[in-house]
Amino acid sequence: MEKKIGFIGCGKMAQAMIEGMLGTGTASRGQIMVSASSEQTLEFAREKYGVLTSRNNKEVASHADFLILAVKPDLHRAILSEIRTSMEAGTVIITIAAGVSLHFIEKELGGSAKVVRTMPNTPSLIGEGLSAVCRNQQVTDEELSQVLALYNSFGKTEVLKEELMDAVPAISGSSPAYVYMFIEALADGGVRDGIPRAQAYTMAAQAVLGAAKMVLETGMHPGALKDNVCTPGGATIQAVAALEQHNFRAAILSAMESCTQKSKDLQRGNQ
Ligand SMILES: NC(=O)C1=CN([C@@H]2O[C@H](COP(=O)(O)OP(=O)(O)OC[C@H]3O[C@@H](n4cnc5c(N)ncnc54)[C@H](OP(=O)(O)O)[C@@H]3O)[C@@H](O)[C@H]2O)C=CC1
Ligand SMILES: O=C(O)[C@@H]1CCC=N1
Repeated sequence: MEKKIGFIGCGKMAQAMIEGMLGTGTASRGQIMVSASSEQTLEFAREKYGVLTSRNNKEVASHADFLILAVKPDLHRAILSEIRTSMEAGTVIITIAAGVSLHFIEKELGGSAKVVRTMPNTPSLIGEGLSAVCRNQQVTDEELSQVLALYNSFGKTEVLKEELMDAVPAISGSSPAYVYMFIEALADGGVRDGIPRAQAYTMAAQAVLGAAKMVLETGMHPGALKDNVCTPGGATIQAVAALEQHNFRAAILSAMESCTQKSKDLQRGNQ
C-alpha cells in the first residue's frame, strides 16, 4: 500500500498495530508517522520501528492519508479540534477508542469528514488480532477495502453495524485480559499440583490456543467440543460441574455486561 499512515498516540495498541503492519510488509517505515505526548515514546518508536515521529499532532495529520487516533477516548475532542485545519479533505480518520462514535467525530470535524470507527485488540502485535470496523457514508468502498487491508495485516477483521460497536470491547477488545487471567489461573492450578511454573504457562496457553483453533477450524459448536472432552464418569465432567457450581459462565456474562456498560458511559462523555 502506498498510502501514508499517521498515528496520533503511540501507546500499547498503536505499537501492536505498527508492529503488525511492518512485520507483514503491508506498510513500510517511511509511510508511517507517529506522535505522542512524550519524547521518550517517540524515541522508542524511532529506535524500535524506524518510523517517522513528530511532537506535533498537526504535522502527523497533514502527513496522513489514513490518520489513526490512538489516544484515550477523553482526548479525542481536544485533538480533533487541534488538527481539524491541518488535514487534507480526503484524509480518512480512524479511531480505535472505546466509546467514540462516527457521529462525534463528524460533529467535531464537519459532516464531510471520512470516518472509520474500529476496535482492535493487542494480539495484533503478533498478527493474531481481531478488529471490528464500521464507517460513515463518506468513506468509499475502496477506502474501506484499504482500511481492511491495513487491519488484516495484523489479524482478522469483522465489519459491523455501528450500533454494535459498544459491544465489541467485551467480546474481543478487552477479552484478552480475561483470557490471560484464565491462563494465569490454569497455570497456578498446575503449579499447585507440582508442575514447574514455566511449563505450566506453556501448557495452559497452548491448551487455550488449541481449543480456540478447534472452534475456528472445525466449525463445531463449542458445546459439542466440550462434550468430546468429557469422558462419562471421568475427570473433566467433575471440573465442568464445579465450574457450573461457581457460576463460571454467569461470571463471564456479568463481566461483559460491565464492560459494555462502561463503553456506553465513555460514549456519553463524547457527545
Ligand atoms: N490497549 C488495548 O488493549 C486497546 C486499546 N484501545 C484503545 O486505544 C486507545 C489507546 O489505548 P492504549 O494504547 O492502551 O493507551 P496508552 O496509554 O498505552 O497510549 C496512549 C498514547 O497516547 C499518547 N498521547 C497522550 N496524549 C497525547 C496528545 N495530546 N497527543 C498525542 N499523543 C498523546 C501517549 O503518549 P505517551 O506515550 O508519550 O504517554 C500514548 O502514546 C484508547 O482509546 C483505547 O480505548 C482499543 C483496543 C484495545
Ligand atoms: O480498556 C479499554 O478501555 C480499552 C478498550 C479495549 C481494550 N482496552
